[in-house]
This record gives sequence, C-alpha cells and structure tokens, in this order.
Amino acid sequence: MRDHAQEGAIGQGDMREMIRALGLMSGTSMDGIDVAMIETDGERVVRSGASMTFDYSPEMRERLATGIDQARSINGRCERPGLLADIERELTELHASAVSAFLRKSCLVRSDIDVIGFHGQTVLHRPEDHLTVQIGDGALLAKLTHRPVVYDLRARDMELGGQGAPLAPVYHRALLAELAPRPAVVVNIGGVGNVTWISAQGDLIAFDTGPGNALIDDWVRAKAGRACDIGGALAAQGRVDEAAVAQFGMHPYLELSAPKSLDRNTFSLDVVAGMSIEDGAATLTAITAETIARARSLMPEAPLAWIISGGGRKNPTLMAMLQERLPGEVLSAEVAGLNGDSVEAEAWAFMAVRSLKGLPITFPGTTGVRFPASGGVLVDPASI
Ligand SMILES: Nc1ncnc2c1ncn2[C@@H]1O[C@H](COP(=O)(O)OP(=O)(O)OP(=O)(O)O)[C@@H](O)[C@H]1O
Ligand SMILES: CC(=O)N[C@H]1[C@@H]2OC[C@@H](O2)[C@@H](O)[C@@H]1O[C@H](C)C(=O)O
Repeated sequence: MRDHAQEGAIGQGDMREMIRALGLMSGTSMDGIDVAMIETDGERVVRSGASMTFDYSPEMRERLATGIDQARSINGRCERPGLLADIERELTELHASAVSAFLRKSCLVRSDIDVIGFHGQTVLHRPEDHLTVQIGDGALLAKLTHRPVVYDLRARDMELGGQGAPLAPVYHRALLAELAPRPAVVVNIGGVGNVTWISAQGDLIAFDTGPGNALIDDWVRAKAGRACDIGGALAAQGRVDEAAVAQFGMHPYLELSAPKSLDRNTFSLDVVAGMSIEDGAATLTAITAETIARARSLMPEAPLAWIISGGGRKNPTLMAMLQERLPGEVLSAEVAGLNGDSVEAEAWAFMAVRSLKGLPITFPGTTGVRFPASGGVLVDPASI
C-alpha cells in the first residue's frame, strides 16, 4: 500500500449539500488500485481527502493480462469468456479489501462514505464497434462494502454515440477552475496518454494522444523482466532513433481528429524490434512525448500551462522530452496544486456524485457524445 499523504483542502466550503465520495480506479497500467476520497456537491471539489494505492501482486497483474488477452474474443459487453468471470470476481474482492484498508488507515468508518465510484478494469475498448468492457461487479462491491456503488460509467456515453473515454475531463475542469490560468491542459500519462484542454470559459476538448507508459513497461518487462523504467534511467542511457519515431508518427490514429480514444493494446513494440533495451526505452519515451506534443494541433488555442499527472510524471527523462517539445509552461501535477497519483480515482468519486444528481459527465468535446450526458449504474446495498 502506498499512502499519497497529500491531504488538503481545495476551494472553500459552502452551504450546498456535500457528498463524501470514494473513487476506485484500476488503470491501463494494471499496477494497482488507486483509492481517493473527496467531498463535493458534484460541481466543486470542496475537499480532497486521503488517497492511497494498493499494488497488485505480480500474480494478479498476470491474471489481468490474461483477462485482457481472453477479452479479445468479446462481441457483447456482458460476455465473460474463459477465466474472465473468475478474474472479475477476484478483482471486485480486491477492491472491497482496498476500501476496508483505506478506511482503517484513514480512521474512517463505512458510514463516512456516502457513495463509491467504481471504474473496474478495462479489458477491451473498441469504440469503432461501440464496445467498451470494464470488468468489476458493482453489485458484489456494494454487497461487500455495504455502501452505494456507481459503476459502468462509460457505457451510456457509448450508447449515445461517444467514445466512452476519456471521462476524467469533467473533473479536470472542476479542479482547474480553482487552480490554474486557462486555457490549460491536463495531460494524464498512465498506460495510455490523454489530454484535456480547458478554455478560459470552461469549454473542453479531450482525447487520447497515443501510448503513455504501457509500451515502455511492456518493453522493459520483455527485455529485462522489470515492471517499468524507474526514473527513466534506461531511456536516459539510450539513443532516440528519430527514424523510428517518425515512422511511428505515421500511424493512422495520429491523423484522426478528436474526439478519439485508444485501447491499451492499439500499438505494438514492432517499432523498436532489434534495438538494445536502452535505445528501445529512449525511442519509446520519445514516442510518448512526441504524440503528446502533437495533440497541440487539435487545440484551438495554445495552452498557458501543461499540467502533467499520472505515473509518467515520475519519469524525468520523459518530462525532459516533454519540456523540449511543448510550447508553454510544463508543470507536474503537484506544482499545480494537484495530487498526480489520485486525480483519476478522485474523478471517479466526482462522477459518481454527478451521476447521483443526474448531471452530465461527458460532452460532445470530450467523447463525441451527441449531447452532454450523465451515466453510470447505481447499486444500493439495501436492494441486494
Ligand atoms: N518512478 C517511476 N519512474 C518511471 N515510471 C514510473 C514511475 N512510477 C510510475 N511510473 C509509470 O507510471 C505507470 C503507472 O501510471 P498510472 O498509475 O498513472 O497508470 P494508470 O492509472 O494505470 O493508467 P491510465 O491513466 O492509463 O488508466 C507505471 O506503469 C510506470 O510505467
Ligand atoms: C477505455 C479506458 O479505460 N480508457 C482509459 C485509458 O487510460 C487512459 C486513457 O485510456 C483514457 O481514455 C481512459 O482513462 C481515463 C482515466 C479517462 O477515462 O479519463
């Protein structure tokens, strides 16, 4: 367990009804479960509470990788081929354990939480077929935690013509309303990279940029059995193959206009085949930076600041490559006043509250949904 130890207040309290929400995120890096608590009325984040990450065991990471592999055959979002149903149950039980541990370590009790926002684990994302699958059993989680759970937040967006991702932009906007001059961009570098551009008026443009850390992780795992390129040390020792970066840049996804979104496995390691581990890491890191920099061309106005969240901000080699390529100020989330480890978990807490209130969570500019739309499925433990 990693305690993010960054408890603090965001914004000022007011008299509107405040809901204490817990967000649970298991991202495309499959490194663990992020848990974060916020207090919000669904418009403003009045208080951000504790946040922690509960790392998956190597065995669980393997199970999730197997699940993603077996999910390739899915044609309908309720299908659970092979071991997927078992993996879904195990994943849900691990989330329930993470909630218990979070409460214990934060000196909270169940009744301190009004609602849980549950992302689950994406095992398949094929927006071109209107298919996105997150495993995670909301009813089981509600039963195990005895709290109301809002889950499956991507489905309705997709039914209404959206990409089903990214969803965090509505939360990025709420955060930056208090913190940064705009236009500004939040860049999330998890397994996949994604950006949220926020205009001075609060208009949103969001999309996935390309690979985040997933290809780098896959490369160092395949070459050296390591989980990631810690501190970007391998990339720092390597030489960027500019021809390979340019070749990668011709991928059709990068030519698409926004909104657009990616599956974790859209891209492959073919581009670095045959390279040394250091050169491959350097080249993949440059590809992540370059694809994020290309996102600027889809923004109507240059941002004043690029705020980097997600695990990629802990890679100084990647951060230096971003500094070289991005026009404007490049800040890590913490410098901008955010907790870069918990933004996404907080976002799921925020969206659970907006879902309870019927407020929109996605917009034509963020996912391509036909109109601003709410989403999510609520399970009340009393009804089980
Ligand atoms: N110290 C570090 N040095 C280099 N890379 C790091 C470091 N810490 C984390 N990372 C990278 O960040 C990744 C985890 O990022 P994060 O937790 O934001 O992903 P996620 O939430 O799973 O992703 P997503 O946003 O795609 O859902 C790790 O897999 C690793 O590649
Ligand atoms: C389908 C899916 O799970 N997509 C993730 C993934 O990870 C990053 C990027 O691709 C983003 O589109 C999304 O997650 C973030 C949290 C989002 O929806 O905002």
